[in-house]
Order: sequence, then C-alpha cells, then structure tokens
Amino acid sequence: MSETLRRVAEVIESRKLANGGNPEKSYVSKLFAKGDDAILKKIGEEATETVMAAKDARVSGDKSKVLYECADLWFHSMVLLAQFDLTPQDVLNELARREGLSGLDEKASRKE
Ligand SMILES: N=c1c2ncn([C@@H]3O[C@H](COP(=O)(O)OP(=O)(O)OP(=O)(O)O)[C@@H](O)[C@H]3O)c2ncn1[C@@H]1O[C@H](COP(=O)(O)O)[C@@H](O)[C@H]1O
Repeated sequence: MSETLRRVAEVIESRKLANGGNPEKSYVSKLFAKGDDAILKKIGEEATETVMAAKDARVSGDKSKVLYECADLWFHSMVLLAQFDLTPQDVLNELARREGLSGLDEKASRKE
C-alpha cells in the first residue's frame, strides 16, 4: 500500500473516540462522533462534487478540480472504511482479486 494511504489511514484510526479522538479538535473525530449518516452524507456530497468538477473540466479544460474532488472523495471513503473497521489495504486486496477478470465476463457470468 502507498505510504501516504497507510499514514492517513493510521491517523483516521487514531481519531476514533475509543482511541482518544476529540471532536472539538479533529474533523475526523467530529465525523465519527456524528456517526454513519454524517459520513454517508459527506460521501454523497463529494461524489456529486466530483461529477460536477468533471463536467466543468470538459468545458473549461481545467482538470485541477477533478483531482481536488477525487481526493476529497477518497479521503471520506477512507473514513467510511475505518467506521467499518476496514482499511485501504482491504480495498487493494479486492482490486487485486479482480485483476485480470474482465468486467464484461464477470457481468455475463452473473446472468447464468
Ligand atoms: N485529507 C484530509 C481531508 N480532506 C478533506 N478534509 C476536510 O473535509 C471537509 C470537506 O468538506 P467540504 O469540502 O464539503 O467543506 P465544508 O463545507 O467546510 O465541510 P462541512 O462543514 O460540510 O463538513 C473539509 O473540512 C476539509 O478540510 C480533510 N480532513 C482531513 N484530512 C486528513 O485527515 C487528517 C486528520 O484530520 P483531523 O482529524 O481534522 O485532524 C489530516 O491530517 C489529513 O491528513
């Protein structure tokens, strides 16, 4: 796993209230304190902002907002993973498991 992902995931984990996180001093602890619905709301917002940034970038040619919004989306997805005691490595393992399996073949196999 990338060192950056590992470090950020570690910080997120340390922000859980059970690990001493303080919602008054930490944005992540604040999200954990609010619970599932607040985290899911942020994911919905960031996903929508990513879509809008991509549409805008096609008009303006400025890709920087796509990058910025994807980073927000990845970050909030990491908070959601931590909420379920999952890690970025678990996602990487799932992607590795799928490696080489065509999405079209996988979809066709579901219809059998
Ligand atoms: N990578 C991030 C990160 N990316 C985005 N954000 C925050 O996510 C929020 C995104 O919300 P929006 O863009 O919708 O802005 P907003 O309207 O101000 O947000 P809301 O009031 O709706 O929550 C902002 O408050 C950003 O600062 C992040 N907050 C924290 N991190 C990482 O998490 C670590 C721990 O953060 P704290 O827990 O705050 O110390 C940090 O050191 C960083 O590594």
